[in-house]
Amino acid sequence: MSSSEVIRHLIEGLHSSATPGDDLYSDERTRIKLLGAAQGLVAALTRPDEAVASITHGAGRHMCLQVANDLGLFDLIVSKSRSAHEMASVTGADEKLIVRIMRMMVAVGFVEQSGDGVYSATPMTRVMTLPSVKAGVEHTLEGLDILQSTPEYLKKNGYHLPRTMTDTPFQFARKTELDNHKYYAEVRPETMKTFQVFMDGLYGGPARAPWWTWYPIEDVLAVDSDVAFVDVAGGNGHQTAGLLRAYPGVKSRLIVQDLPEVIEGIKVLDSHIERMPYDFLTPQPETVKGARVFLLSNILHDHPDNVCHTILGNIRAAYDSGPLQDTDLGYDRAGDRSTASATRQRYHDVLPERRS
Ligand SMILES: C[S@@+](CC[C@H](N)C(=O)[O-])C[C@H]1O[C@@H](n2cnc3c(N)ncnc32)[C@H](O)[C@@H]1O
Repeated sequence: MSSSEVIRHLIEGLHSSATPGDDLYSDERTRIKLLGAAQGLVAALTRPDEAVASITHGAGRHMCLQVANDLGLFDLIVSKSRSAHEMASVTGADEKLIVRIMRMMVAVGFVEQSGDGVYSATPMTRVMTLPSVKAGVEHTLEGLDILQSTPEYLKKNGYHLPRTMTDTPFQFARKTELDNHKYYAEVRPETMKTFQVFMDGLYGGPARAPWWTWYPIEDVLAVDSDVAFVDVAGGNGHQTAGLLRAYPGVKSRLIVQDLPEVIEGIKVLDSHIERMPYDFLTPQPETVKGARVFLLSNILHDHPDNVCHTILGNIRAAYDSGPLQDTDLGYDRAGDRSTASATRQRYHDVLPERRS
């Protein structure tokens, strides 16, 4: 097929991805199908030089977002449309710098510009004012030196995948022996706080439906037990807080565990939820033994297999007859089967009696 025929075929595919009456944005299945078809069409229409440049210049977009955040430009525009001149006088930045940053923001659709040079808000501008979104932009930019060091790290170690948490591009870049979370907790507590705010909202999500809307947790909570639920490495406890909002009548104990520095940094959490400093590489404390559910949300993907075995092994030694819930299994519903099956395999390796 010629390029033109391929493009025509993709346009037809795009049309047939949506049937009349479909809710094209709110229905997740339809949205993902259309997005895939549209991305295929964009890829076919993109010249090779444009495709490479969009990757190599990507970090520049990220940098502009951070400067816009630091200057509070999204907050300024969300409250009122403004010119670059106005924003320069409010922020003290050079007007030309504001124009350049805003040029990028207009190009990516994060703001709109009218003919008279006035910038106004789009739905993305509003998203950019959310604390978790700002924190996500900042935290991911903070880690760019690790990506930059990765080719050098791999060259030096003969292109082998890391097998431990303490010999990775992170330690190579930051010249530390600590694993990344302990490094942030102990050496850069402010960055750890930003990371936790990021995890509270993950770019303003929901990236996926909250797990308690598709997992039959009410059956578990209905059983009389001392500890109902343990959120292992639960950060600021936003998952447990969401569960409690959905099931406010729960009487049994609900527990959030994380590194001591993270637990101490929790600012707001319902008093029914216990805060427990705990290192998941060590045995689970006696006080959580027999818990009905252990939640691992966004955890196992961070670690090599042997560490996942340790984390899961510590949970296995503590759980009684209750289920072990990893929200990453929810990826099945969003279509990422590879993550789900890799996670399942890890469970099966360490919890063979639960093979289904
Ligand atoms: C990707 S975040 C996930 C947080 C939360 N479960 C969520 O879904 O938002 C990983 C969490 O693991 C915690 N963590 C890392 N190493 C840990 C350890 N050795 N023991 C306990 N928690 C740890 C981090 O502090 C962080 O809160």
